[in-house]
Amino acid sequence: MSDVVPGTKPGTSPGMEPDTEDMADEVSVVRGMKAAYALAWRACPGMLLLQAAMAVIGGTAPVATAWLTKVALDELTSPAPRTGALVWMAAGIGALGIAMAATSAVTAYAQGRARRAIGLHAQDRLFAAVNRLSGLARLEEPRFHDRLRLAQQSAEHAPDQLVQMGLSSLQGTLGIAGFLGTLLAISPVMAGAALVAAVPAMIAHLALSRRRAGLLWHTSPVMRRKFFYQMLLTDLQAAKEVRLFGLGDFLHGRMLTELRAANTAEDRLERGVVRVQVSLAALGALLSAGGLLWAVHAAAARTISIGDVSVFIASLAGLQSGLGVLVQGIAQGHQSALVFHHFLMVAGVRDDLAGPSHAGELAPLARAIELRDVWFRYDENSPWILRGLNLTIPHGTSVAVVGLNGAGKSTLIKLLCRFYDPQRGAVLWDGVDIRDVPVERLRQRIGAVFQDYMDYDLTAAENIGLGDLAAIDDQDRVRAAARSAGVHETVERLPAGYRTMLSRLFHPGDQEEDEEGGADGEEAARTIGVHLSGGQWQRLALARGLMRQGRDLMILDEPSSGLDAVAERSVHDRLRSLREGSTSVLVSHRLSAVRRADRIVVVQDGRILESGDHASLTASPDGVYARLFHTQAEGYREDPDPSAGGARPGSGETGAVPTTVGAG
Ligand SMILES: Nc1ncnc2c1ncn2[C@@H]1O[C@H](COP(=O)(O)OP(=O)(O)OP(=O)(O)O)[C@@H](O)[C@H]1O
Repeated sequence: MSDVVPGTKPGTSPGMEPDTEDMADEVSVVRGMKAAYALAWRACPGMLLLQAAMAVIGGTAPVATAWLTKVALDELTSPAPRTGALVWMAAGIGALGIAMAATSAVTAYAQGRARRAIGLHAQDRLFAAVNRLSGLARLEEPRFHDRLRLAQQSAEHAPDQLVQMGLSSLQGTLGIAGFLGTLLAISPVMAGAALVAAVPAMIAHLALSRRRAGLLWHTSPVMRRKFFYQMLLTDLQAAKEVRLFGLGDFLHGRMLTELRAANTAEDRLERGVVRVQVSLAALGALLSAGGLLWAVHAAAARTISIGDVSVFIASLAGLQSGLGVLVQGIAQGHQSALVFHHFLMVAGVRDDLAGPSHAGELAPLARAIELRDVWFRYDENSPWILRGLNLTIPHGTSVAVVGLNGAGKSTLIKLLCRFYDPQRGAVLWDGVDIRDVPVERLRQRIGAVFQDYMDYDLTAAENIGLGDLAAIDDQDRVRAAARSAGVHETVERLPAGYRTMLSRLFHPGDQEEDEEGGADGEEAARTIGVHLSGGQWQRLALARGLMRQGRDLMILDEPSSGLDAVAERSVHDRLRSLREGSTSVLVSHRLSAVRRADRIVVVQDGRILESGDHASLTASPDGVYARLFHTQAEGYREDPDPSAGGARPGSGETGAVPTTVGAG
């Protein structure tokens, strides 16, 4: 079969666009800066204005101090110094000192408030964007996770850093202007030399900031692997295997290897930074020494006064440090804008599913759901999973899907929920292509229990109620769903019944303490660490799916794989009665569970290989379904050879009802 599929519907590829934009160019740096400032302004305009006012004071006060000091020194060294004037000058210098000290405290306060407000605003935008992704493809892309991690980091820091860069540049520029004017009046040559010396510093710092931002991006996969090993070392779910197989040292070693790789790259960069900084410091020191020599020489020749020497030295130092701060601020801002570029990319991420051209409604299912000539693969480098699959699920019927491991059953389910779009062909809902209606309209009409269901670290009631958020507080419905899933008695027996927190991660009283100041502490203590068994969790997941009972389509992907034989039997009996008259798709390896479905389909090689009811499928002995069924049944028959050991009396293993298909 050819792997080339003509006629792919444009704009519906589940693949990602190539990741060509690893690093921002200078245009996007400017765009990033603008966007960061806009974000900061929206988050907290008042605190930004306060910081700007403090920056103006901070920028002008040192210049004023230097001038007042010069005037005071000249007055002091004059033939008849005026005491009254000197007192006022000293008071002025003192007042400027107090103002400078106050600005740093007020700036720190305003900065903290602004940082928190900006962080909140940025995280809000970031996760709103992630929530807008309606498919799964983007979340399966490793590079997207790298970008998301950097976006999170930069959401917290970059806008604030850019604001600080702007403010310190404002402050620095004011100081530079003041000192530069003074220097120009005393020695235009020295003023020019200080400015020229700032140019290589600027170039070097900008290059370093680009390298730093690049390093963050290029070491992202290394850091992701490091987090993965770290997570395995502390994750409760992984802990059993980690301990039993003695994986601790192995994972620990791998974690350190990744960390060392990241450190090596960072060390290399830092060596470059040291070289640049030492060179720039030497240049600055040479300039200062030259200036000092010139000033001393000029004062000895009586061409400038002692006050001039003082203001010259202060101005040269002030100009150099102002330029240094400005250059570093710009470089830091440049780096922040480069990293903020990841935030902008995530915040503006395109949905991985093409939206419909109009916001139409999806009418309740009246006739059938149809998968028509569906071709699907997870990305263009992977093999085709579905190869021209055709399947009709008539309204009001139950369809069971069986097949070997990896046949594509869960993939088919994911296409029904539109987590991906097929590359070719269509999924039709009463003849309407599901790509032509908003995806949330489709999902509102579907209830589902997935094979890889979630365990939520929430209360038992919430674990169930999440299936229908609008009814999460409707205890009657929550209990009804729990009864249908056969988990009601289990939940009732928990220390706080439906209010029991099913978590070892969170203290059950956490939320209540936050909200009510620690009420219910006794109950909290009783319910710490309540954890359910695998089968009990699965039944909760089933109850969550059943909160949507009565929706147009119920999807059950291996809903009973972890249940004991008695529970499985009763759950399937209940599910069967619930399915009666409604449309459902059941995926299961347990053929005893599927045999009563109105129609059973066998998926193989990406297509429907066989279709029919249990009787008709088992009637053709060479069929795949019949073979699966008989293989399963054989495992439960009594061994005719007594020497091989028959079924143990009372073990419940004597029935001929098959329970599970062996791994494919
Ligand atoms: N997210 C994914 N990205 C890439 N390949 C995937 C993804 N999910 C599944 N596959 C591949 O698609 C194929 C079909 O997987 P699927 O889960 O649909 O099989 P299945 O019939 O449900 O199997 P099982 O009986 O083991 O649950 C497998 O080869 C699997 O490796």
